[in-house]
Amino acid sequence: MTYLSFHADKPLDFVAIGRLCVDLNANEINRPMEETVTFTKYVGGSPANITIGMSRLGKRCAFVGKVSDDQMGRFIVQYLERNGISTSNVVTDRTGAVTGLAFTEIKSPTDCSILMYRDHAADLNLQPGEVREELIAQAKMLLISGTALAKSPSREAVFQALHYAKKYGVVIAFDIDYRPYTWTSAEETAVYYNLAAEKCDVIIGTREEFDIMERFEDNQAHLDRITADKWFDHSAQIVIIKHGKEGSIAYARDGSEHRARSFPANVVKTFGAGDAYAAGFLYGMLQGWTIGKSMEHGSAAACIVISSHSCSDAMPTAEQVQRFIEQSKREEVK
Ligand SMILES: Nc1ncnc2c1ncn2[C@@H]1O[C@H](COP(=O)(O)OP(=O)(O)OP(=O)(O)O)[C@@H](O)[C@H]1O
Ligand SMILES: O=C(O)C[C@@H](O)[C@H](O)C(=O)CO
Repeated sequence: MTYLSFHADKPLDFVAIGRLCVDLNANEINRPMEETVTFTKYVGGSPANITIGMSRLGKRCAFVGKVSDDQMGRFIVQYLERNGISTSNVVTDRTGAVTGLAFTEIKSPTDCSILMYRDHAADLNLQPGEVREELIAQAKMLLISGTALAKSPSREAVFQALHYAKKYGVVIAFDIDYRPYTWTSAEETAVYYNLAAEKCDVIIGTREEFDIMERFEDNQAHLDRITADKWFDHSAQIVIIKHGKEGSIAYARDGSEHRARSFPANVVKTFGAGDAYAAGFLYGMLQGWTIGKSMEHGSAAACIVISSHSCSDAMPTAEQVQRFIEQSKREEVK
């Protein structure tokens, strides 16, 4: 069964729009930030991580975004280019905006948090006029990510990209990527998330993230089917609801349901699970795999990333994911 139809003749597999930032992950793990002295610097931001993941998996990728006019901005651009990602639509900010910094505190494998420095962040300054129509037109898939909807003008830039994607038959994926620190109110969040999600073919989020969109009060798995059906009334072909270690469930427009277990992980930090999952899953869709096989690939990629120190730099290749799945299956039968 084919759920998504990609234009085979397009030269780019994947383009993402949104946040480019820097993660500073604590080197001294299992202790609070107050006692952390050294950090390792990585490129960060959910759509950046997903694009890096997709490129590692072997897809031709480009990014649409904005970086600060300083060493941090140049670090991001150089890293993307070293990873084979086209930065022809990564614009340099000229207003003195800075790169968003995410300091990751790893108190224990299950107790991680992020301390954000995001005032006057360059990524939120992307203007709709800076989104290049010809770039979006060349892509098989566009990924949008929720944080870019939090403020103007980046919000309008995302809607501009959505408009171009619709115009050229580009499959649209939406990773809800809810980061509360960027938004001013729950109502505002729900309004813009809903407006964007209506236009998307694939919607991926955690139960909590869908609750924010739908303004549900509780976090109950029985709502998953109701959520999916709501989006099938719009453009969605596939809706995926992630439940952390409990795995994930995908609903498809034909009424089918697909479940994926998580793999047993040696967790260093939980951040990056969702990004690796999205890269792995969407890669499978681009390969023409079944939903189940794509979910398994995403879950394995997530397990590899949460067992590592970074979100972006730890993104695995397709061979690594395959080897990991085979090894896990061998261990399971032992
Ligand atoms: N503790 C864990 N052990 C093994 N796999 C996990 C664990 N947590 C998450 N995963 C895997 O990653 C996938 C996505 O994780 P999750 O549902 O936590 O998304 P998320 O909240 O978007 O992640 P993030 O922490 O990056 O924001 C899950 O479906 C699962 O396969
Ligand atoms: O911006 C954040 O909230 C953190 C990111 O920089 C981090 O790389 C991430 O998005 C992990 O999902």
